[in-house]
Amino acid sequence: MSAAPASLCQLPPYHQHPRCCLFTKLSVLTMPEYKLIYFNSRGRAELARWICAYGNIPYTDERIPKADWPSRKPGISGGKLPVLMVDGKQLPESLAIARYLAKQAKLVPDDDFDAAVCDALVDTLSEMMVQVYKTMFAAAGDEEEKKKTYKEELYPNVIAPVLVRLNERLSKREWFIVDKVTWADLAIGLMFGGLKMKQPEILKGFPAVEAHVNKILQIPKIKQWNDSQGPEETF
Ligand SMILES: N[C@@H](CCC(=O)N[C@@H](CS)C(=O)NCC(=O)O)C(=O)O
Repeated sequence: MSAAPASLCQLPPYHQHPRCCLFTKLSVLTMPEYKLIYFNSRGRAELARWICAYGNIPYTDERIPKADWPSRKPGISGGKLPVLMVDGKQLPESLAIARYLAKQAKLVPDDDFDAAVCDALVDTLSEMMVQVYKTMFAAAGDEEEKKKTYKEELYPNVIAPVLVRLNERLSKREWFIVDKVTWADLAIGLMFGGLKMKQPEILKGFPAVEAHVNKILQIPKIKQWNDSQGPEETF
């Protein structure tokens, strides 16, 4: 009597299938070689670093010492960092870099509209951070002036309006857009986690954002990355 044909249920799980393993090995071999070039600080490169940490994306994390920058600047596209080298080609602009890596890390939603909502949030957060840096650097040196600017301008006009919208949204859902983490969620954790280190009270009154930031910071690969980081160079 001939043996009954193997049913689909008897096949090994997909990820254990020999052809799937071969596919996984080939896709690692065909992955571009990445080098992220920035200064020795979190700044505009950190979202890309978090995405690589989360997605296990191998890359060289080149940090140019401040003293070497004048001699390196002419060789950098647009003369600004970060730049991502992809098989020797330069990709400038921090958000284009982060979005590109987020696609590799499967941190961009499949649906185009959902993906665009993620872009919109990251743009909003990035614009907010530009204003924060501009205002704080404009008031640099004078600590009293900085405190006044933060309290009277930055917090009420720039930061709080973003927090109000985000808190409303996050109080109704587990993740920012779909039913799993995206690069927009990582951006929330990174930007507000960073601001909270400087202004510990910043998330007071926004419990859903605070819980979200804590959740992102506790993602094992993100926590492991943050714990592994040494001191930054100050500018
Ligand atoms: N829009 C660009 C801005 C890049 C930028 O301003 N980079 C700064 C560091 S955060 C820089 O390279 N400064 C050095 C210089 O301009 O010489 C991006 O988001 O990547």
